[in-house]
Amino acid sequence: MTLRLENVTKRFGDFTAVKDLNMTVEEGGMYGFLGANGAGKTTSFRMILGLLTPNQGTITWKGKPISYVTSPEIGYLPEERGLYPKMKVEDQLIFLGQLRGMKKSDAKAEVKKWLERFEVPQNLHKRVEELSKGNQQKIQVIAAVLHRPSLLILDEPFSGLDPVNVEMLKSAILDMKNEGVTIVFSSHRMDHVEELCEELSIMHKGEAIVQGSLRDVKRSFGKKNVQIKSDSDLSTLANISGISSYTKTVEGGIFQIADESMADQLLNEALKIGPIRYFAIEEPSLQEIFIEKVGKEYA
Ligand SMILES: Nc1ncnc2c1ncn2[C@@H]1O[C@H](COP(=O)(O)OP(=O)(O)OP(=O)(O)O)[C@@H](O)[C@H]1O
Repeated sequence: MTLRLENVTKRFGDFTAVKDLNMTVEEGGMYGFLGANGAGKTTSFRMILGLLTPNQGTITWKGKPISYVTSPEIGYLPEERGLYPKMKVEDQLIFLGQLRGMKKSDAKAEVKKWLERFEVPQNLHKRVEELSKGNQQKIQVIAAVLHRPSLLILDEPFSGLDPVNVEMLKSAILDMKNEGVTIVFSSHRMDHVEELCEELSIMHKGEAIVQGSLRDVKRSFGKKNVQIKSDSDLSTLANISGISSYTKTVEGGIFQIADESMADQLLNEALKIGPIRYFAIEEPSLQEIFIEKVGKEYA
């Protein structure tokens, strides 16, 4: 009972936009797709939704091919937002809910509930063009989730939202996941994927160059960070062999070490310089992994 992609390839003419992609999303799972512009995220989503046909490979949901057009089980937030600017928010959302198989009365009740949840109930009778960009984005998210899909595909759901609204949407996404919805979303922002996803792919030029559970991805990266808080100048520690980077922080420094066994040495050397207030071995961030695997210019 999963979403499964097997050896999926999509070419546009001579150009390969997605190459030999394999992934499995367990039912009720949350899967993150990371990648720079043009990495192949939207193309992958369109294939999952049946809006594009792969040149090779198979895509199944619960063992069968799927199609957004015929299956109301699917919810989709497209990257190119497509609301009718002149139509009133309530009319538009009810209309879109009905297109996804809802009864008018149910759609009306859900619209009210979601506008309250997103703290924009005053927008019910406004035309979409009268709303701010962030509020239009919320309406577009509501259009994707209104009919309670069991598979939800969100292409860049956080784009255009300020930090308060990002948190509001994250909490709504987590609630849907906890209700059993299977969610796949893309983002340029590693911190969003890091916070929300159990499984992820980092796409680069059409290929999944890193894949797996967040924990395994971090563990298999090998390198760890050591954070030291101290009032002394720690910069000379950066010269110890095996330390691949040093970042000075307000309270001390963060050292990237090639393997955990180096931490003892680092601690001893740090204590020789002066007293330390804090010492911790930490997992690398997804941002660091992304930069090393894909390149700084894409982050
Ligand atoms: N219909 C098409 N015809 C030709 N090339 C296409 C088509 N759709 C996408 N591409 C190309 O495929 C590549 C992957 O595009 P895609 O939109 O999947 O990337 P993305 O990871 O979603 O990027 P972004 O974050 O910028 O949306 C890009 O180089 C794009 O130009």
